[in-house]
This record gives sequence, C-alpha cells and structure tokens, in this order.
Amino acid sequence: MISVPEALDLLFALAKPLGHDIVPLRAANGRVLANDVTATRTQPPFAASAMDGYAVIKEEAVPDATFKVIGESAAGHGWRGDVRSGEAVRIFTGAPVPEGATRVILQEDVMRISNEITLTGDIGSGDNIRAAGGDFKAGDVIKAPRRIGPADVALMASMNIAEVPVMRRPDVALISTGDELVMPGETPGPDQIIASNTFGLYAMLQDLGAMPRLLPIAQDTPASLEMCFDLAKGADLVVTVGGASVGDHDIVGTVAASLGMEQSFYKVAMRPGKPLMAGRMADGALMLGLPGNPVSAMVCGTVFLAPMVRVMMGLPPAPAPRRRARLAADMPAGGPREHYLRAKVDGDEITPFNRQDSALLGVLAEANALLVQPPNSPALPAGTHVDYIPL
Ligand SMILES: Nc1nc2c(c(=O)[nH]1)N[C@H]1C(S)=C(S)[C@@H](COP(=O)(O)OP(=O)(O)OC[C@H]3O[C@@H](n4cnc5c(N)ncnc54)[C@H](O)[C@@H]3O)O[C@H]1N2
Ligand code: MOO
Repeated sequence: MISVPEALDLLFALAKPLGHDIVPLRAANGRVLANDVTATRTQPPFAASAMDGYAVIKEEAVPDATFKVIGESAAGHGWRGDVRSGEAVRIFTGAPVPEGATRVILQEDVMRISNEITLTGDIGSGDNIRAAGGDFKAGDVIKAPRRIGPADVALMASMNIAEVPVMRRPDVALISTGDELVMPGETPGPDQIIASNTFGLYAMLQDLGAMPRLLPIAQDTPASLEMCFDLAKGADLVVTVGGASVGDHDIVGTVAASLGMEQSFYKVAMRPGKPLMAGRMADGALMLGLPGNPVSAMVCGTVFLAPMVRVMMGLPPAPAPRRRARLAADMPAGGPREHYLRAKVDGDEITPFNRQDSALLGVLAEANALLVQPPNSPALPAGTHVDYIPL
C-alpha cells in the first residue's frame, strides 16, 4: 500500500489544469483567476475628501481661525479653482480636494455664519484626505492563480475590469454504487439505505467551485455500472463511491478496467479510506474510486478529491491545509495506517471523538477537524501538539 503523500503525488501527476473562459465580472465569484489582470485606472483618481466638512490650508487650521467659504466641491462635481490663504471650500466625502487645500476640517468642528467659518472644538490632527492612488494605481496587477472572492470582485470592479479570465470549472460526475441504495426522498426497501455520500461530495464540490453532477445509482452489476460510466462521458473527473473493496459485489475496479481505465494506484495506507483507487478512463477523464463507508468517502473527499479539483482549477498542487492544536487528553498509540480522526477543536485544544467507526455521519457532522495521526504514532500525552485538517 502506498502512503497518503505518495497517493497525492500520483493524483497531482494525473490532474492537469483545465482551459479557461472569459466571464462577466458578476459571474467571477468563486472562480479561479486564470491570468493576471491589470488595473486600467488609478483609485482614487484624485485626492479625495474622507469626510464632510471644509477644505483649507493645513497650516492655517488652528483653533478659532476663520475662513471665507469660496465654493463647494461635491462627489461627482469638483470645484475648479485654488484655495488660498484664509479661504475654505465646502466639501463632501468622496469629492476632489481643490488645488491648494491640504486638510479637511469636519463640519462638526466648525461654526458657520453666512459665508464665514470659525474652527471650534477639538479639530484633531488628521488631514481627512485620501491621496490619489492610495488604493491602487493604473498598471497594478492582481496575480493569477487566485480563488476570486467577493472582495476581489469589488476590487476588479473598481479597477474597471468588466470581463475576467477564469479557469474552467471541472465537470465532476458522481456515481453511487450498490443495490442497497436509493435516492433521498425515495422509500427504501427493508434492506436498503439512503445514498448519502454522493450528496455530501456534491456539496463539497460546489464549495470548491467545481460543477458536480449526480448520476443515477449504479446497481451491483457490470451492465448497470457501465451504463453510469457511459452517462459520465464528457466529465473531466468521474468519482465512484462504494464497490471499491474486496467483496464479491465490489466491481468498480474490474468494470472500470474493462472500459479501459488505466489504473494509477489502488489502496492507500490510511484510515478511513484504504480501498481508494485512481486512474484515467479511456476518454481521458480522470477516475477516482472512493470507498463506500460514508465517513471514508468524505475523508477521501477532503484529503484527495479537493486538492485534485483545485489543481484542475489551476491552483498549485497542495495537500489539504493543516493547523496545529494541543491534545486535550492522552491519545493511545496508532496503527500502521495514517489515521484521520474525527475531532473537535476548541480554542487551541483538540479532542478526538470516542466513536471513530467510518459509518458514523452524525459524528462527522459534529466534528470540525480531522486529527492527523501519522503511521505508527506512539501514545501521546495531553498537551502534545498535533496536526489537524479543519473541516
Ligand atoms: N474483507 C474486507 N472487508 C472490507 C475491507 C477489507 O479490507 N477487507 N475494507 C473495509 C473498508 S476499510 C471499507 S472503507 C469498506 C469499503 O468498501 P467499498 O468501497 O466496497 O464500499 P461498499 O461495500 O460498497 O459499502 C460500504 C458501506 O458503505 C455504504 N455505502 C456505500 N455507498 C454509499 C452511499 N453512496 N451512501 C451511503 N452509504 C453508502 C454501504 O451500504 C456499506 O454499508 O469495505 C470494508 N470491508
Ligand atoms: O479504511 Mo475504511 O475506509 O475503514 O472505512
């Protein structure tokens, strides 16, 4: 059996960034920026007032000083003219600061009678002026690759970038396998359960920015599974769930091989998730065969599927990000497989759940972390720092 890092390296060798699209800015959120984009303008394009008040010469702004109001500068309608000694221009937030003025006094700190103002109160020390180009300058670059979030969308809008080059979203086909499964909302027979894994993975893929599609459940027959693989045609990645182990009805590996799947690996030294397989289908689509146990499927989704999809979306190959926390209690020694224990992080302390059976979705939903226990880990006392993957 290969190790988790070896399996990840093989997946990163299989997964290649897809092509890119140009989308309108409003469709860019959640996508990965494919090429650098450049600001076509400077922001603010002029020195702008940060407050509503009066623009004056900084050195003259002392308590009780008086000024003659000579004009008004509003946002969108600047005042053309110089501010000279003893003069003030009424100004509003976002308006251009007139030539000669070097400070804006808040209107709360001013008494105005007709066209004369007197500085009252504590005028503080801030200039209340935003320098031209203080946010960004024409030619400034947002570097690719980068997962675009709402703040990036706002920044690109401000840069007057109306169309954005983004990586294509991977089309990921999800196939549940097993005679025991029915779809949520259906009525299961006495020996049946509800297919949950593909739904959890669908949600995970949505969060990643991929385009998941749920195919019908494949029965435990080669014909049914072949039909599902056929429906998956056109996908960039086909993910099967279940039927990956050694039982008589675990047919995913043999059926995929009969359809020309070139296997990259089968079985990884991890818990849960051992019977993981990966390869490339005859049409070039990548194939990831996840174990059926619900928590195994979700853990493999976090540890393998998500990093793989990120690479396909043009992001650098990287394992699931880890953090460190202190064990809240002693932890017994681990086995030869890397163990991903469902755990709860509270502040800087982490506590694995007592029940670690890979069928327990209730425990997984309670967990906010996977505590990573390396292979052959010795018993560790409370307080030891350990790695975890945030969920
Ligand atoms: N003799 C051995 N038996 C098993 C081994 C082994 O090494 N030797 N490995 C165990 C491990 S580890 C795992 S993980 C499971 C994985 O087996 P499969 O991938 O073949 O999964 P299935 O047998 O099809 O299903 C396992 C379990 O999960 C349920 N399941 C499957 N798909 C779904 C789904 N989409 N939604 C919800 N639940 C699902 C299924 O009903 C079973 O209960 O094998 C062990 N056995
Ligand atoms: O390794 Mo399995 O994935 O225990 O449930």
